[in-house]
Amino acid sequence: MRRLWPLLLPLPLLLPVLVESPYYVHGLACRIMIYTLLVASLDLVVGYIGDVSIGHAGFFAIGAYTVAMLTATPEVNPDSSVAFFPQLPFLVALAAGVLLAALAGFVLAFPALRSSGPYLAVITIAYGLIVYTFINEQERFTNGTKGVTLLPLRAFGVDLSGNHFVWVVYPFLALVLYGLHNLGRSFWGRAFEAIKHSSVAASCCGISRPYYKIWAFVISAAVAGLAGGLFAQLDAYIAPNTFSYNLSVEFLIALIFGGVRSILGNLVGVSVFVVLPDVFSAFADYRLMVYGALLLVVLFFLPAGIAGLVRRALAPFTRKDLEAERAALEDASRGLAVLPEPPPPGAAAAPSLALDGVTMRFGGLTAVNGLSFEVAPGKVRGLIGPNGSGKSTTVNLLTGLYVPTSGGISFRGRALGRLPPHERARAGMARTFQNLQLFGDLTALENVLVGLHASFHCKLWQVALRTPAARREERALRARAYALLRFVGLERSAFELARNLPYGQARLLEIARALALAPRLLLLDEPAAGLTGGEIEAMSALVGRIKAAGIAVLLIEHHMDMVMAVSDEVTVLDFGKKIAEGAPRAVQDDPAVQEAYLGKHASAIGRFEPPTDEAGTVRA
Ligand SMILES: Nc1ncnc2c1ncn2[C@@H]1O[C@H](COP(=O)(O)OP(=O)(O)OP(=O)(O)O)[C@@H](O)[C@H]1O
Repeated sequence: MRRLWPLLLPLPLLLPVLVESPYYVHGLACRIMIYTLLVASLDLVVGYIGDVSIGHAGFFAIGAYTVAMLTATPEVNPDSSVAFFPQLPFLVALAAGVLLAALAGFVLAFPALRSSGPYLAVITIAYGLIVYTFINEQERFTNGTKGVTLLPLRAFGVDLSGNHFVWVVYPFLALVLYGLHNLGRSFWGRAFEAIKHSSVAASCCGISRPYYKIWAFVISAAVAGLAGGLFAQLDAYIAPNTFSYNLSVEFLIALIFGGVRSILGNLVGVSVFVVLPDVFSAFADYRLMVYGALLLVVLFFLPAGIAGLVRRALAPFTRKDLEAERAALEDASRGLAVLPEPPPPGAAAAPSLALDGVTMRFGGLTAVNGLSFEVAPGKVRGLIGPNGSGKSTTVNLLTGLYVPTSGGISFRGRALGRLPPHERARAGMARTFQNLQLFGDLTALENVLVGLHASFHCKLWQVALRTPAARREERALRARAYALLRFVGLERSAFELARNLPYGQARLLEIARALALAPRLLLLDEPAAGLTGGEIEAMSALVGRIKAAGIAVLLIEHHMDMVMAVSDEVTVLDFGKKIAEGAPRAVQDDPAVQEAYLGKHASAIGRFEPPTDEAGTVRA
């Protein structure tokens, strides 16, 4: 199929030659192409980033009106505001439309950073209504309800309007879809997906949520503006009623119907929704009702839309490709070092992490109270304590998810202050989560690639055009991700979706993803929770190998056998306060620790052996 692409790709350009008339066919083809651009732009926000936009008709209108006002002449628009604008060549006006729409996308991205779900949906509706009202009412800028008539497009003496307009639209469509497709399958697409699934986990993998959200809105709005600019020239006339709220809804329906994150889905969704009104022209007034019913039926039987159905049908054919990729990754990853070289014996070991009197209050509750400790490179510090003693809060403080009420944290000699989580991750602080936070719709390999995000350096344009440098980088880092999977013993599951992995493997995958950051400090939040006895032993051995590479490890764990086996030192918390610290055995014998775990009369009972269940997990 891949070899057929170069032959199939130019075919639409032959349309004006093969089908001379009627214009209906050409108009329909161009409309499908333009709307596909618009739905693909919406897909970036809805399918990739996971936000809802019911205002994309606004970006579409900005592109359309910019082109219309900057190319139309007063001769064909007598007594209109067109006379106040400069008349520019089509491509210049189109570029202006794209830029203005991108600017609007940039502005709309800010509320999207602060809200989501129904709130954001309402904001986008309001935005669409504002643009619609503006073009309808502001005659001075848009000619109002009269609409704008454009001149037929000509270039180098060639007529590019009517049946030939496909020559203008199609190259834009092919180029933009190619770029979006590449973006979606690159580290950009994985960053979008990670943010959609868990913005906390994404930021702890070094991904800046604001950066990628803003870019998603800007790119999406720019593409919608491009579609609008082309649309203005399609029939050489535009009027406000085209850009109503209904249009935004129809595009959203077309996107969901076709299936998100798929160009084929975009194309199918649009084709059905462009062709349907003509088929059911007698029921024009019931259009939205028919769409809604169709959508319900499709989503009931095909939750991933038409694209999901096609993907399922093609799955047996892609299996061979996966085996070929696995073999290539095996070869490329052989001998790749995944952990840093251990420091030479006797090397000075300044602490990787130091907490100095850290306190965290939630209202009246002091979750962490004046906590101080250090973790040295190549050492494991166990952090234990009964439920609610402040262990996870400490990890959240370290990774920047919480800002301490008082006290200071320094990492590799640098005071962290208010450094955001993604920058801490990039500086070499990696973590796993008590409640697993894998990116379920990505494969195990892709999850590790998200961890490698900071190692990707190619620019946006290189990724979109899939330049040789971008391909080389992706290949090299895929091999590294595979090597990391092999390090934790998960290479056979490289192409499994993370959500399908058994619990034990999912915990290992989180560690592989964290190691992808090449961390100097690894924070393990209950890595043995839910594991079987054998799995816990394997996990302990893995922590030992990580420590041997000179990585500092902070281990929060309820499973005491593991803590005692792998820790060099243990810190014990109770009600947020440090109550004991030292070598594992000494801590185990400390009466204060026994009292915290077993109650006031523990010392009288004898040696501290916290109560455990059959798997050896401490019951608090
Ligand atoms: N975001 C928050 N807002 C308010 N209170 C919080 C918040 N996060 C934690 N707490 C409270 O802080 C205290 C410490 O919680 P934390 O989750 O850190 O304990 P833990 O030692 O990790 O417990 P566990 O072993 O059950 O995970 C608890 O009383 C908890 O309810």
